[in-house]
Amino acid sequence: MLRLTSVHAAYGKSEVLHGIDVAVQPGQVVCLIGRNGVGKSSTMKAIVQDQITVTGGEITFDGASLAGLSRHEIVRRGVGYVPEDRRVFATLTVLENLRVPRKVVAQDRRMWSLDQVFALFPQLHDYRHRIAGVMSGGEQQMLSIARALLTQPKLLLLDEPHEGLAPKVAEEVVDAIVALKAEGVAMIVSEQALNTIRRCADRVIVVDRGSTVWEGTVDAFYQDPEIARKYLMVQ
Ligand SMILES: Nc1ncnc2c1ncn2[C@@H]1O[C@H](COP(=O)(O)OP(=O)(O)OP(=O)(O)O)[C@@H](O)[C@H]1O
Repeated sequence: MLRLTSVHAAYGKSEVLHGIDVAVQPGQVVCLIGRNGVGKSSTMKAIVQDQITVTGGEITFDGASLAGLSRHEIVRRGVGYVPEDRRVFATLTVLENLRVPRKVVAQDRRMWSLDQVFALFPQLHDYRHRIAGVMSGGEQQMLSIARALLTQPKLLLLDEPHEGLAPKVAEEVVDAIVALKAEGVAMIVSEQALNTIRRCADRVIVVDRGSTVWEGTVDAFYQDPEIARKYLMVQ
């Protein structure tokens, strides 16, 4: 459904992606891994055309190029994005945040209602009248994922979803990812934690210095511990 072929991308004149290849099939969870600063967030930003400019290669979604499309159009086509910094509207309540996404009417995907999103994140229902800015990092992360689901994505991009969260809360976020996978939501998850990869990934893509350097199944990834040793900070 999504394919990046030899993607190059730059912030201004500074090229940070020099050959990214990614393929995601419907219902698949792909973990994008690599050390800090190798280009995982930039890859997600390149897909949704956020801050970074794609300077080479090709990005296609459902067979059509995403080149030159607005962020809104990319979301409308079915790519949901949960950035690393979450970007909840701090002064709005949970409910108001969840009413922000524009209505999408589409027959080609699973549609999410507010009630279904609350069923996935019961805590958000309990806190629905709370101001988002005072919630914990984990709650804001769940709100950010919930809001992205209400854009009715076929594919969800989650950038370091448990960055900076306490281990117990991080585990709850991983539980939500596993639940979404069970619902058939395709995802790209930028990830450092091997435990998360084990729990939810179908395929693993390793990025190093702005390029895809390895791609394969989770089983193949675990059969070759040298990959994690070489490209992650794992002893
Ligand atoms: N807005 C920006 N402007 C200029 N350079 C940037 C910007 N954001 C990231 N970079 C640079 O792009 C490169 C890739 O960063 P990126 O954030 O994509 O890496 P990452 O793999 O997601 O790492 P991290 O886990 O630290 O977020 C780094 O050299 C970083 O300094």
